[in-house]
Amino acid sequence: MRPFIFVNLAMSADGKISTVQRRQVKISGKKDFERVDIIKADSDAIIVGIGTVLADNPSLTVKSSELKSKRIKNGKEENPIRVVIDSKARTPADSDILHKGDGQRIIAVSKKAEQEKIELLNEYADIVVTGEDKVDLSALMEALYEYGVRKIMVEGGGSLIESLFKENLVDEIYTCVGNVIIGGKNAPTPADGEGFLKEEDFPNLKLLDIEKIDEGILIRWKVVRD
Ligand SMILES: NC(=O)C1=CN([C@@H]2O[C@H](COP(=O)(O)OP(=O)(O)OC[C@H]3O[C@@H](n4cnc5c(N)ncnc54)[C@H](OP(=O)(O)O)[C@@H]3O)[C@@H](O)[C@H]2O)C=CC1
Ligand SMILES: Nc1nc(O)c(N)c(N[C@@H]2O[C@H](COP(=O)(O)O)[C@@H](O)[C@H]2O)n1
Repeated sequence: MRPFIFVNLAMSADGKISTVQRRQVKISGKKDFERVDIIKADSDAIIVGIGTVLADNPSLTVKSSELKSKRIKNGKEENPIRVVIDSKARTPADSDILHKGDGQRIIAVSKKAEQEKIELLNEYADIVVTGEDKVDLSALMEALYEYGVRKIMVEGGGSLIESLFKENLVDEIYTCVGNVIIGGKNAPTPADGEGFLKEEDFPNLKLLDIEKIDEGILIRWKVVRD
Protein backbone atom coordinates (compact mmCIF):
# COMPACT_ATOMS: atom_id res chain seq x y z
CA MET A 1 0.00 0.00 0.00
CA ARG A 2 1.15 3.52 -0.73
CA PRO A 3 -0.25 7.02 -0.08
CA PHE A 4 -2.04 9.20 -2.67
CA ILE A 5 0.74 11.28 -4.29
CA PHE A 6 0.29 14.60 -6.03
CA VAL A 7 2.87 16.96 -7.52
CA ASN A 8 2.47 20.72 -7.25
CA LEU A 9 4.73 23.09 -9.15
CA ALA A 10 5.04 26.57 -10.53
CA MET A 11 6.26 26.85 -14.13
CA SER A 12 7.00 29.90 -16.26
CA ALA A 13 5.07 30.55 -19.48
CA ASP A 14 8.07 29.01 -21.32
CA GLY A 15 8.10 25.81 -19.23
CA LYS A 16 10.88 26.45 -16.70
CA ILE A 17 10.70 25.91 -12.93
CA SER A 18 13.86 27.87 -12.08
CA THR A 19 16.71 29.76 -13.73
CA VAL A 20 19.85 28.35 -15.39
CA GLN A 21 21.70 29.16 -12.16
CA ARG A 22 19.01 27.09 -10.32
CA ARG A 23 17.98 30.18 -8.40
CA GLN A 24 14.61 30.20 -6.68
CA VAL A 25 12.44 32.86 -8.35
CA LYS A 26 8.87 34.01 -7.98
CA ILE A 27 6.87 32.38 -10.76
CA SER A 28 3.36 32.36 -9.36
CA GLY A 29 1.45 35.16 -7.60
CA LYS A 30 -0.11 35.78 -4.16
CA LYS A 31 -3.31 33.79 -4.80
CA ASP A 32 -1.29 30.78 -5.89
CA PHE A 33 0.93 30.95 -2.80
CA GLU A 34 -2.27 30.94 -0.69
CA ARG A 35 -3.61 27.95 -2.65
CA VAL A 36 -0.32 26.09 -2.16
CA ASP A 37 -0.48 26.77 1.57
CA ILE A 38 -3.98 25.24 1.73
CA ILE A 39 -3.06 22.03 -0.11
CA LYS A 40 0.16 21.76 1.92
CA ALA A 41 -1.81 22.06 5.19
CA ASP A 42 -4.16 19.36 3.92
CA SER A 43 -1.30 16.89 3.27
CA ASP A 44 0.26 14.40 5.67
CA ALA A 45 3.75 14.75 4.19
CA ILE A 46 5.59 17.06 1.81
CA ILE A 47 8.50 15.75 -0.23
CA VAL A 48 11.43 17.43 -2.00
CA GLY A 49 14.64 16.20 -3.60
CA ILE A 50 18.03 17.11 -2.19
CA GLY A 51 18.63 19.25 -5.31
CA THR A 52 15.84 21.57 -4.19
CA VAL A 53 17.13 21.71 -0.61
CA LEU A 54 20.60 22.66 -1.84
CA ALA A 55 19.31 25.20 -4.38
CA ASP A 56 16.44 26.86 -2.45
CA ASN A 57 16.93 26.00 1.22
CA PRO A 58 13.12 25.81 1.61
CA SER A 59 11.42 25.44 4.99
CA LEU A 60 8.26 23.88 3.50
CA THR A 61 6.27 25.08 6.50
CA VAL A 62 2.57 25.97 6.45
CA LYS A 63 2.55 29.77 6.37
CA SER A 64 -0.96 30.77 7.53
CA SER A 65 -1.51 30.80 11.30
CA GLU A 66 -5.20 29.85 10.76
CA LEU A 67 -4.21 26.76 8.79
CA LYS A 68 -1.60 25.81 11.42
CA SER A 69 -4.19 26.20 14.23
CA LYS A 70 -6.70 24.12 12.26
CA ARG A 71 -4.16 21.31 11.93
CA ILE A 72 -3.46 21.39 15.66
CA LYS A 73 -7.20 21.44 16.47
CA ASN A 74 -7.51 18.29 14.34
CA GLY A 75 -4.82 16.56 16.41
CA LYS A 76 -2.05 16.98 13.82
CA GLU A 77 1.33 18.68 14.07
CA GLU A 78 1.64 22.27 12.84
CA ASN A 79 3.34 21.14 9.62
CA PRO A 80 3.10 17.98 7.51
CA ILE A 81 6.03 15.58 7.83
CA ARG A 82 8.83 17.08 5.76
CA VAL A 83 10.73 14.47 3.74
CA VAL A 84 13.99 14.95 1.82
CA ILE A 85 15.00 12.42 -0.85
CA ASP A 86 18.73 12.37 -0.27
CA SER A 87 20.63 9.16 -1.15
CA LYS A 88 23.98 10.30 0.24
CA ALA A 89 22.73 12.22 3.30
CA ARG A 90 23.93 15.56 1.90
CA THR A 91 21.23 17.63 3.63
CA PRO A 92 23.10 20.46 5.42
CA ALA A 93 22.63 20.16 9.19
CA ASP A 94 21.75 23.87 9.35
CA SER A 95 19.17 23.80 6.55
CA ASP A 96 15.83 25.54 7.18
CA ILE A 97 13.87 22.34 6.61
CA LEU A 98 15.47 20.87 9.76
CA HIS A 99 15.05 23.95 11.93
CA LYS A 100 12.08 26.11 10.91
CA GLY A 101 8.66 25.23 12.30
CA ASP A 102 7.46 22.35 14.44
CA GLY A 103 6.85 18.85 13.17
CA GLN A 104 8.49 15.64 12.15
CA ARG A 105 11.19 15.38 9.49
CA ILE A 106 12.42 12.35 7.56
CA ILE A 107 15.61 12.12 5.53
CA ALA A 108 15.27 9.27 3.03
CA VAL A 109 18.74 7.90 2.24
CA SER A 110 20.18 4.90 0.38
CA LYS A 111 22.64 2.27 1.63
CA LYS A 112 25.42 4.45 0.13
CA ALA A 113 24.97 7.17 2.80
CA GLU A 114 27.87 7.47 5.25
CA GLN A 115 27.07 6.47 8.83
CA GLU A 116 28.63 9.65 10.24
CA LYS A 117 26.34 11.87 8.12
CA ILE A 118 23.33 9.76 9.04
CA GLU A 119 24.08 10.13 12.75
CA LEU A 120 24.38 13.91 12.44
CA LEU A 121 21.07 14.25 10.58
CA ASN A 122 19.41 11.81 12.96
CA GLU A 123 19.61 14.54 15.64
CA TYR A 124 16.90 16.41 13.72
CA ALA A 125 15.12 13.83 11.60
CA ASP A 126 14.15 10.19 11.33
CA ILE A 127 16.27 8.35 8.77
CA VAL A 128 14.67 5.87 6.38
CA VAL A 129 17.09 3.72 4.38
CA THR A 130 15.96 2.20 1.04
CA GLY A 131 17.79 1.35 -2.21
CA GLU A 132 21.43 0.60 -2.95
CA ASP A 133 22.75 3.77 -4.66
CA LYS A 134 19.59 5.85 -4.94
CA VAL A 135 16.56 6.06 -2.72
CA ASP A 136 14.06 3.35 -3.74
CA LEU A 137 11.02 5.60 -4.14
CA SER A 138 8.42 2.80 -4.18
CA ALA A 139 9.82 1.26 -0.99
CA LEU A 140 9.94 4.71 0.61
CA MET A 141 6.27 5.34 -0.18
CA GLU A 142 5.36 2.02 1.44
CA ALA A 143 7.42 3.00 4.51
CA LEU A 144 5.63 6.37 4.66
CA TYR A 145 2.28 4.57 4.54
CA GLU A 146 3.42 2.65 7.63
CA TYR A 147 4.09 6.03 9.29
CA GLY A 148 0.38 6.79 8.79
CA VAL A 149 0.90 9.03 5.75
CA ARG A 150 -2.06 8.87 3.35
CA LYS A 151 -1.61 12.03 1.25
CA ILE A 152 1.73 13.30 -0.07
CA MET A 153 2.50 16.60 -1.77
CA VAL A 154 5.64 16.60 -3.92
CA GLU A 155 7.23 20.07 -4.26
CA GLY A 156 9.95 19.10 -6.75
CA GLY A 157 12.37 19.44 -8.26
CA GLY A 158 12.42 18.21 -11.82
CA SER A 159 14.72 15.18 -11.30
CA LEU A 160 12.62 13.79 -8.47
CA ILE A 161 9.35 14.39 -10.34
CA GLU A 162 10.64 12.55 -13.42
CA SER A 163 11.69 9.55 -11.30
CA LEU A 164 8.31 9.46 -9.58
CA PHE A 165 6.59 9.39 -13.00
CA LYS A 166 8.95 6.64 -14.18
CA GLU A 167 8.03 4.56 -11.14
CA ASN A 168 4.31 5.19 -11.67
CA LEU A 169 4.09 6.99 -8.34
CA VAL A 170 2.20 10.14 -9.36
CA ASP A 171 -1.60 10.26 -9.10
CA GLU A 172 -2.22 13.93 -9.91
CA ILE A 173 -0.18 16.94 -11.03
CA TYR A 174 -1.08 20.60 -10.48
CA THR A 175 0.83 23.13 -12.54
CA CYS A 176 0.57 26.85 -12.04
CA VAL A 177 1.75 28.51 -15.25
CA GLY A 178 2.97 31.95 -14.23
CA ASN A 179 3.19 35.09 -16.36
CA VAL A 180 6.98 35.22 -16.72
CA ILE A 181 9.50 33.94 -19.26
CA ILE A 182 12.66 32.48 -17.68
CA GLY A 183 14.44 31.04 -20.71
CA GLY A 184 17.70 29.11 -20.95
CA LYS A 185 17.97 25.63 -22.46
CA ASN A 186 19.53 24.29 -19.26
CA ALA A 187 17.01 25.83 -16.87
CA PRO A 188 15.17 23.12 -14.85
CA THR A 189 11.79 21.92 -16.15
CA PRO A 190 9.01 19.96 -14.40
CA ALA A 191 10.40 16.55 -15.44
CA ASP A 192 14.18 16.51 -15.97
CA GLY A 193 16.48 13.48 -15.67
CA GLU A 194 16.89 11.41 -18.85
CA GLY A 195 13.26 11.71 -19.87
CA PHE A 196 11.06 9.10 -21.51
CA LEU A 197 12.76 7.70 -24.60
CA LYS A 198 9.77 5.88 -26.11
CA GLU A 199 6.44 7.52 -26.88
CA GLU A 200 4.54 4.51 -25.51
CA ASP A 201 6.14 5.18 -22.13
CA PHE A 202 4.89 8.78 -21.85
CA PRO A 203 2.56 9.10 -18.87
CA ASN A 204 -0.90 10.11 -20.08
CA LEU A 205 -2.87 12.76 -18.26
CA LYS A 206 -6.59 13.43 -18.04
CA LEU A 207 -7.48 17.07 -17.60
CA LEU A 208 -9.38 17.63 -14.34
CA ASP A 209 -9.78 21.41 -14.58
CA ILE A 210 -8.28 24.76 -15.53
CA GLU A 211 -8.62 27.98 -13.60
CA LYS A 212 -7.31 31.54 -14.03
CA ILE A 213 -5.15 32.42 -11.05
CA ASP A 214 -3.42 35.78 -10.62
CA GLU A 215 -2.09 36.54 -14.14
CA GLY A 216 -1.51 32.85 -14.87
CA ILE A 217 -3.42 29.58 -15.03
CA LEU A 218 -3.69 26.59 -12.77
CA ILE A 219 -4.01 23.25 -14.54
CA ARG A 220 -4.95 20.07 -12.70
CA TRP A 221 -4.35 16.69 -14.31
CA LYS A 222 -4.91 13.13 -13.17
CA VAL A 223 -2.51 10.40 -14.30
CA VAL A 224 -4.31 7.83 -16.46
CA ARG A 225 -3.57 4.22 -15.48
CA ASP A 226 -4.08 1.48 -18.11
N1 LIG B 1 9.00 26.17 -9.40
C1 LIG B 1 8.79 25.15 -8.60
O1 LIG B 1 7.64 24.80 -8.30
C2 LIG B 1 9.95 24.41 -8.03
C3 LIG B 1 11.23 24.61 -8.53
N2 LIG B 1 12.26 23.88 -8.03
C4 LIG B 1 13.59 24.07 -8.63
O2 LIG B 1 14.10 22.81 -9.06
C5 LIG B 1 15.53 22.82 -9.00
C6 LIG B 1 16.04 21.56 -8.29
O3 LIG B 1 15.70 20.45 -9.05
P1 LIG B 1 16.74 19.25 -9.25
O4 LIG B 1 18.11 19.81 -9.34
O5 LIG B 1 16.23 18.44 -10.35
O6 LIG B 1 16.69 18.51 -7.86
P2 LIG B 1 15.59 17.60 -7.10
O7 LIG B 1 15.02 18.42 -6.01
O8 LIG B 1 14.68 16.94 -8.04
O9 LIG B 1 16.54 16.51 -6.41
C7 LIG B 1 17.19 15.56 -7.22
C8 LIG B 1 18.11 14.70 -6.40
O10 LIG B 1 17.34 13.81 -5.60
C9 LIG B 1 18.17 12.70 -5.30
N3 LIG B 1 17.50 11.42 -5.48
C10 LIG B 1 17.61 10.37 -4.63
N4 LIG B 1 16.94 9.31 -5.06
C11 LIG B 1 16.38 9.70 -6.23
C12 LIG B 1 15.57 9.01 -7.15
N5 LIG B 1 15.20 7.75 -6.96
N6 LIG B 1 15.21 9.68 -8.25
C13 LIG B 1 15.56 10.97 -8.44
N7 LIG B 1 16.33 11.68 -7.60
C14 LIG B 1 16.74 11.03 -6.48
C15 LIG B 1 19.36 12.75 -6.25
O11 LIG B 1 20.51 13.18 -5.51
P3 LIG B 1 21.33 12.05 -4.68
O12 LIG B 1 21.75 11.02 -5.67
O13 LIG B 1 22.43 12.78 -4.03
O14 LIG B 1 20.35 11.53 -3.70
C16 LIG B 1 18.98 13.82 -7.25
O15 LIG B 1 20.08 14.51 -7.78
C17 LIG B 1 15.93 24.09 -8.27
O16 LIG B 1 16.40 25.01 -9.21
C18 LIG B 1 14.62 24.57 -7.65
O17 LIG B 1 14.56 25.97 -7.54
C19 LIG B 1 12.10 22.98 -7.02
C20 LIG B 1 10.86 22.78 -6.48
C21 LIG B 1 9.68 23.44 -6.97
N1 LIG C 1 4.23 27.54 -5.77
C1 LIG C 1 5.45 28.10 -6.01
N2 LIG C 1 5.52 29.26 -6.71
C2 LIG C 1 6.72 29.79 -6.99
O1 LIG C 1 6.75 30.94 -7.68
C3 LIG C 1 7.89 29.17 -6.55
N3 LIG C 1 9.10 29.73 -6.81
C4 LIG C 1 7.75 27.97 -5.81
N4 LIG C 1 8.86 27.36 -5.35
C5 LIG C 1 8.81 26.33 -4.34
O2 LIG C 1 8.55 26.84 -3.05
C6 LIG C 1 9.54 26.39 -2.14
C7 LIG C 1 9.73 27.44 -1.06
O3 LIG C 1 9.25 26.93 0.15
P1 LIG C 1 9.32 27.79 1.51
O4 LIG C 1 8.65 29.11 1.23
O5 LIG C 1 10.73 27.94 1.92
O6 LIG C 1 8.53 26.97 2.45
C8 LIG C 1 10.74 26.20 -3.01
O7 LIG C 1 11.69 25.31 -2.56
C9 LIG C 1 10.12 25.66 -4.26
O8 LIG C 1 9.90 24.31 -4.05
N5 LIG C 1 6.52 27.45 -5.56
